[in-house]
Amino acid sequence: MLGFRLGFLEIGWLDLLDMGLVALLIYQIYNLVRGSVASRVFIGYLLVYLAYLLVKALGLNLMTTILEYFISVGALALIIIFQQEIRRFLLYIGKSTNLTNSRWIRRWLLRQPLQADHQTTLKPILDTCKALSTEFSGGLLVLQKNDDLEKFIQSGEIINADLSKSLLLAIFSQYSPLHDGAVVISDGRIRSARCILPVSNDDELPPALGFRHRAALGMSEATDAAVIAISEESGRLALAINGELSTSLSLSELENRLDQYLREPRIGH
Ligand SMILES: Nc1ncnc2c1ncn2[C@@H]1O[C@H](COP(=O)(O)OP(=O)(O)OP(=O)(O)O)[C@@H](O)[C@H]1O
Repeated sequence: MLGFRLGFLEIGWLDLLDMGLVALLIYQIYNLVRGSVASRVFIGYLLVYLAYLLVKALGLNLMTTILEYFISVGALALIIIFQQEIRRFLLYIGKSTNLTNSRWIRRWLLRQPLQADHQTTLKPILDTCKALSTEFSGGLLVLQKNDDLEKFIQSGEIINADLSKSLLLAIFSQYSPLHDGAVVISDGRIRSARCILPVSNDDELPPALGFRHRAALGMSEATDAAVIAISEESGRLALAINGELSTSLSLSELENRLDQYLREPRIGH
């Protein structure tokens, strides 16, 4: 199936499709590793591979054999070096294809109720953030969107109570035995407190941000939940969504972002 001829090369439409897909794959891998130390390893590996193709085309047999060995051993080394990125990639795929995340399937096949109106849910949350921020009390709140958070809920103390500002403030009070860790909120209810969240390994996070913020970011990398962190040190509000942490937000910025994010349907919903 001939598309067109480029010098001595015959390029078919399938070749074009193939090249397009490879370019897309490389671009996605680059996006995944961008900014991390792994990105330099990735570029290095790509350059070695290009050198291999070149020496092979030139017919330099000894060099080709050496680079061939290097590349095959390197593939194993890459799996070890890129374990974090591979994990993130697989989590991302799993996250986007998890059938139980579909609102339609949850509602009609699994007979689960749809989430409570998020506007009603947001009010006590934002009031709590305002109070914690003014009092310089630390806080970490996980707001479920679609992903199943049962594993994280079970890591803490189950509460399962109606959402209210006074209950949230009582949990995050420094005298409360439940103030450490995160509170998980879903479907208008406080599901559990003192929850342990996964911690992000992002090297680009400012050193001033400690484990509360790393946990917020880590949770947003692993799930589609929105995570609010209130700094005990500065009273500042931060929001982590889909692996992005926005810091020093005003209350209205926090409200707008949460409102927009929780309202927007996921692709395929
Ligand atoms: N993996 C985690 N899961 C849940 N909560 C965590 C986790 N790691 C830390 N925290 C919470 O963060 C608190 C420690 O915050 P730390 O001072 O290290 O963070 P920070 O980002 O500097 O925030 P702050 O500005 O409030 O000091 C812990 O007391 C705990 O409540």
